[in-house]
Amino acid sequence: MARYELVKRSVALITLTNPPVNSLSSAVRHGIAKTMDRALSDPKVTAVVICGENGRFCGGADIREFSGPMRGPPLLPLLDSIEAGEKPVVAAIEGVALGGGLELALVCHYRIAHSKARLGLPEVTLGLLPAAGGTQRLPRLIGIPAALELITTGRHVSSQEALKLGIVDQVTEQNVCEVAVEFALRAVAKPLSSRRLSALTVPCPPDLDALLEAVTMQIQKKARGMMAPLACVQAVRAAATMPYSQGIKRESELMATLFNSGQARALQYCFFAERTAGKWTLPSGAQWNDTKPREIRSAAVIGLGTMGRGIAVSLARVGISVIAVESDKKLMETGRQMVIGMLERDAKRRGVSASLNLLKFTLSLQNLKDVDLVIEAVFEDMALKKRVFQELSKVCRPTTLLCSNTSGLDVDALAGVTDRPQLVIGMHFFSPAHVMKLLEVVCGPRSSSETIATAMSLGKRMGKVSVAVGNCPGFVGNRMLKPYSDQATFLLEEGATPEQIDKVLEDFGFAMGVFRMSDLAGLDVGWRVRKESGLTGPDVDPKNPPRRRQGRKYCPIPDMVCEQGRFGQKTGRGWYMYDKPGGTNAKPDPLIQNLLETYRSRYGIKPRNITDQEIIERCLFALANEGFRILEDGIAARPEDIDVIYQFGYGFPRHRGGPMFYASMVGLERVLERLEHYHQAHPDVSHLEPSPLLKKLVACGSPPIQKWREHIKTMHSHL
Ligand SMILES: CC(C)(COP(=O)(O)OP(=O)(O)OC[C@H]1O[C@@H](n2cnc3c(N)ncnc32)[C@H](O)[C@@H]1OP(=O)(O)O)[C@@H](O)C(=O)NCCC(=O)NCCSC(=O)/C=C/CCCCCCCCCCCCC(=O)O
Repeated sequence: MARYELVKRSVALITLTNPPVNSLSSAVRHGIAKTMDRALSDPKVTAVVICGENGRFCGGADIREFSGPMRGPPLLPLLDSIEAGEKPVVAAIEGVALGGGLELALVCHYRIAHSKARLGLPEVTLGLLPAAGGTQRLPRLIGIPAALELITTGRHVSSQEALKLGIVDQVTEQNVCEVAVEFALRAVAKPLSSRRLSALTVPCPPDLDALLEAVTMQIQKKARGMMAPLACVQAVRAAATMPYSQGIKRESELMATLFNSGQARALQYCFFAERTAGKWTLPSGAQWNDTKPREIRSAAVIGLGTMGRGIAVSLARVGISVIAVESDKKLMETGRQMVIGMLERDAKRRGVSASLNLLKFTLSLQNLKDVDLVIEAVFEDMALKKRVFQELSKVCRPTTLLCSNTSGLDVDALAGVTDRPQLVIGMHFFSPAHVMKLLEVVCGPRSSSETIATAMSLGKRMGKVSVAVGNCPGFVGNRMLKPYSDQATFLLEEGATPEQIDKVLEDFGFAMGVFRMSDLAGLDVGWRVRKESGLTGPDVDPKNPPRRRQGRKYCPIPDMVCEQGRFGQKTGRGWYMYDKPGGTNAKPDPLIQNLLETYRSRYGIKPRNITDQEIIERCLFALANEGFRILEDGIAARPEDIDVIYQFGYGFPRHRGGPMFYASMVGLERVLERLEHYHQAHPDVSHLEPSPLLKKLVACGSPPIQKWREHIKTMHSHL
């Protein structure tokens, strides 16, 4: 796991060999220990170079090993011994030096990086801290403020930035190993004491306390409820205020607390879930690694509303030429200005030139004859979408893929009006589409494996986390949203307020509570859907009992809010009041309080005190319960897919893993017991009735989440 060669007669070249990222597994640590001993004890060897195989220095500790018993040589003493050695050691950094990989480089006496390399200490994103001396050595090398920023955010830096910061000694465009070997030969006669970072004193800013306080406050605001960034601050404080030997002890203590925390487990689960999500399979056996995607060079976007504009930007900025279509000249001109502005701002932020030459705007679908792929982003209306798809089917060449950015309509119904149902697929972007990382790729029963592969690969190319899902109303994300938001409105009836519910959800870690999120999205959207589905509005039979629809419990409060013209942030009023239309500062509105009181007294509901625990359990267990149904219906292939969708599309706190992981952490038995309890109290709310899969998993002894798939396999799959 570490190869040893003697080069230039006196340099030991140690190559880490653990593909794909040369992580520091126990075998690699063992290999480093053995080869370093050999290099240090061989009198022919005057210097050492450490590099990684396949163009990657090292991706850090092997994260998979964190869930089992620790074996092999511990990293920290191994690294300390490299630094203490009497022969110069040079790190030849190509590809990545991340986490333990950068900590390994920091104990080398010199660091040479390739110009395309990236470096960083991303442990915080895994709920940990750089506990192989990183929190103590980096501040000694680059100072407290810069180290604090890198360690608490986990940000990767380019080799150019690393050179400016002083992390690396040289950046090269040549073969980094060859440059490092030459460098090592020149370093042989030089003293090493000033190159041992642990022996240096930390350049401490005079306003240390104020700096640490400011960073702590920033973290509490941005990384609400997360332990690791705060522990990182404490570890860096130790570097600033203690000698190395004590600082390193503090680093280990803090790591021990984090290491066994639920947050670390959740964040490490998220790391792998994100990578698993791209690996789709179909009942036919076709899968991600045996189906070649088509190459997409040109695309069309139909509709230049908020979604269409974001999609056009996402395509153009990865080099795809885009024809954007609008139905009316004025709308097209507005769309053009917006898209160009967005692309220019995006390019400025990324320090590249805006690819405006890739954009064309048109009023006619006739101009789409030759594009490789079309993404329809018109109003969410099935009749309108069907007309567009019929037209596209006539206009586009027979091989063009036809995609719909629907957020919940039947993709197969759209496929059915075309001459190429196998080339039709849903691409559900999230708003704003050029910012949000999630893409639900909605596979209809007739979508071909090549179509799925192409949509998934296009999503990846646009920088999205793409998840393949089955075709049902609302797909995965929006289907699960209904029970979650229904519970929130039922809780309003029973005595809660929007601000109380939102606070509990935000304290749990959601970026926004359910009511603040609805205000942001616009309340009129859901109102229109409810009217179209006959749940509210003039079509409802007057003899229908007021709080029941279509045989189920129904809460009309959201309709009553809309009837007052309160459509959320955009109208300055919604569940909250805002300073002005479009304002973002949400304040509780006495008129909503009034509306709730009047409503309760009209229906004889005696408001009761609702605990935080009930809010969490009813909203989140109902959410996960629908997730279990989605798994048993085969609409999502794995719990990881659902969790990825909720993290990236709905602001579910990453340090809680996602709704399914959260349910597994609470304990499936407990979730089942609480759902049974609430369903007994609300027998007319079907979302609270525990799903068969949840019951089955509990009956099988609540296996860990990675094993659920074995119990789902036999069920019907749409994927
Ligand atoms: C940028 C990447 C490196 C590469 O990206 P890309 O090219 O896109 O490829 P990916 O698809 O992401 O990855 C390819 C496959 O490789 C797998 N992978 C990647 N990195 C790792 C890794 N570090 N470990 C394991 N596996 C990894 C990935 O899953 C893919 O495989 P698959 O498709 O899923 O099968 C990118 O991959 C990346 O960013 N990687 C992560 C980098 C990172 O975060 N590194 C930091 C790791 S943590 C670390 O280094 C910690 C160091 C300190 C260690 C100190 C140890 C002390 C522990 C003791 C504590 C004891 C307390 C005990 C107390 C008690 O119990 O008493």
